[in-house]
Amino acid sequence: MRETLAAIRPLDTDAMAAARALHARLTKPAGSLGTLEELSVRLAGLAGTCPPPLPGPAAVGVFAGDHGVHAQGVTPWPQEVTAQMVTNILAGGAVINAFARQVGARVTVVDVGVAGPPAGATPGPAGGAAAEPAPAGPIGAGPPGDAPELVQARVRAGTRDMTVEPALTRDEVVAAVAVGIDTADRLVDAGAGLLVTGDMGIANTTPAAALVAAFTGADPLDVTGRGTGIDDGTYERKVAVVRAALARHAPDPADPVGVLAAVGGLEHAALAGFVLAGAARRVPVLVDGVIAAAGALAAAALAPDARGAMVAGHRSAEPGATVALRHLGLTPLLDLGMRLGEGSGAMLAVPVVAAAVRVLHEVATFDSAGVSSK
Ligand SMILES: Cc1cc2ncn([C@H]3O[C@H](COP(=O)(O)O)[C@@H](O)[C@H]3O)c2cc1C
Ligand SMILES: O=C(O)c1cccnc1
Repeated sequence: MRETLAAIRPLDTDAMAAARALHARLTKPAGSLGTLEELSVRLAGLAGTCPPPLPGPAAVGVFAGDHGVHAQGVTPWPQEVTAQMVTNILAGGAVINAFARQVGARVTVVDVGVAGPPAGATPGPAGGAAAEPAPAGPIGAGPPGDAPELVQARVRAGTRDMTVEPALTRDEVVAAVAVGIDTADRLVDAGAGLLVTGDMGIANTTPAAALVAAFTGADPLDVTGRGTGIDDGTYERKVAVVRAALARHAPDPADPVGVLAAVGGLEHAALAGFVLAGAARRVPVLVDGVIAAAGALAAAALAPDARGAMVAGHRSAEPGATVALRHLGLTPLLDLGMRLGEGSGAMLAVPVVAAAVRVLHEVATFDSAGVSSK
């Protein structure tokens, strides 16, 4: 983690200025590509060159973990759905698989903290290809569209209940962050040019809300959402649980590892590492919904310059996502009313990111095309 943090540098302002100047010469009215223009400028700054390279294939890291706070009744779903969905993703049957196939992205599932028997060991409910997890080890360099891979990197079989005690020890947080770093590094080494943040963990919108509140100072009521869909009674209980955990631990936002230990989850910590490694490797990272945004807040607290690598894929319907993205200064690319997680909203933004870069490569200038400028 120390090495990764030390490698994170600010965006290259010369490359950004060059991208702005190039945009002004392209055959389109200035500003007509809206958010895509600033996005392409930031990607030039991240790459340190204009135009930045067209992003290579995308790869999603789906970090899976369970949560002790599940015992507080914050979600209607049984905890074993986490492991069952890991199996489903490995079999290619989850929404993230469909979306990854749509954009030609690789899917890697990382068991960083699932409860129960090793993830992927049980037969899956999904139709289609049988779940044949790749053995742990280097992530393969095959073409995108290969079968999803499983990385066994369980730090602990679920967190402790944050309303009773800290969810994690500091060592467990650091180990989970390292899992995220390692995953991103291996995906980039295997050719990924765009990283996508994914999660699977029943009850994980509760620690996500607590993390967003802790890092932004927002009131729990303003950052707690209905997750998978909960009734009014469960929602009230969920807000009270977030409030109680924050009151018990009084996490200090200046101590991001301490915040993650008090009220975080193993997948949130791993996602922070995933984002940090993307920033260190200067590869853009598409941030998904509230779980990924909570991890991104932790990453930004550890290394403010990591924000340069973050691209908000979409605006999740979870209110905490909007609060987190505002705090990070990120504008979501899509707003489709989605509230799933898995990396699904971010995955849909992959072609948008690629298109933003393609403009800088392929659109003619007023001079070259003989188009009169005003
Ligand atoms: C079948 C199923 C598939 C999912 N895929 C993502 N999530 C999402 O919902 C969960 C968080 O919501 P909550 O905090 O309300 O439990 C996480 O697993 C998240 O990835 C799913 C949830 C379910 C039930
Ligand atoms: O914002 C998300 O990623 C999200 C929302 C609801 C449930 N699971 C994830």
